[in-house]
Amino acid sequence: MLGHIARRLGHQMSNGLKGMNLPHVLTKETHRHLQSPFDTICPVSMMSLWPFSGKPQDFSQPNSSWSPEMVRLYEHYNALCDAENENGEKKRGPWRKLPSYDRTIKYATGGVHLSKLVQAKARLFTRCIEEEGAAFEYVAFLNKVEKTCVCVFQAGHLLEGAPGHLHGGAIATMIDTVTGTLAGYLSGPVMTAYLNTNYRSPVPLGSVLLIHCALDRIEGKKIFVNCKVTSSDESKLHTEAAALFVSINIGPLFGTQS
Ligand SMILES: CCCCCCCCCC(=O)SCCNC(=O)CCNC(=O)[C@H](O)C(C)(C)COP(=O)(O)OP(=O)(O)OC[C@H]1O[C@@H](n2cnc3c(N)ncnc32)[C@H](O)[C@@H]1OP(=O)(O)O
Repeated sequence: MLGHIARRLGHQMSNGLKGMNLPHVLTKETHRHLQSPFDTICPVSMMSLWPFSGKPQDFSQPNSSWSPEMVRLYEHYNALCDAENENGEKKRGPWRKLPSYDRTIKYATGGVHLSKLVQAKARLFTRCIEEEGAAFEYVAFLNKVEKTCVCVFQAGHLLEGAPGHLHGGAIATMIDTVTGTLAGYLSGPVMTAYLNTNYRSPVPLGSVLLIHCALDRIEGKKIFVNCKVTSSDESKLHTEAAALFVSINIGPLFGTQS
């Protein structure tokens, strides 16, 4: 049954989601929940498909490991998600909090390369360490009007590189994740073609950082995104990056098309 759903999703995704009858594979609740960040640019909602009957855990909710600064910034951006109209009524603002799951598409097979065991155990890299606060604690917000994304990131103690400081690979991972999320939101399924990273100043372990990403331009299949990583008060620049994402046919991720 699951294989059937995977094959069907893979086939339909590779042909685009237009006309796809999702209710067969998504419960109403899950569908509503997952659609929310993307509902104005519909085809991109394929990035959030979760063909499960249960509601997945959103790992970008506050937990007890979050520092007061992390919580403050979360609340700041969360407040921007609501706006008031001229009558003082609440309406949606330009910002959306993006949910974050430990697997984007549960039944992606990785084509012929992924064994059933790996397939079952696969997890999103940034959500694979279960201890709260030990590694990547983050929450991302998307501004659909400005085509920007900001992520509040708290770097845990398992991410050490130089003694007492955050590993450059962990920084690049977060930049890839946030720029990729923005590119995916704007263009549907993408893969990173390049990620040019310039480390300007070291990040003390445990810091809370802001990762600001913005769309540069889209040229056909190519989505160019720039990124700055700063201290939480934005006074210090830690890292700059430029990334290219290329739109992909998602079929091979399901093993349905080469
Ligand atoms: C919700 C959770 C969200 C989490 C987000 C996480 C994001 C993480 C994303 C990743 O980390 S993906 C993993 C790392 N990336 C890879 O493994 C990608 C490996 N490379 C590939 O699969 C292909 O090379 C790639 C898809 C990037 C491009 O192959 P294609 O065959 O689709 O592209 P093609 O060769 O047709 O080129 C399309 C355009 O892109 C250009 N291009 C491709 N690769 C390039 C490159 N590396 N540098 C510069 N330009 C490049 C290419 O020149 C061309 O430009 P033009 O259209 O102007 O002719």
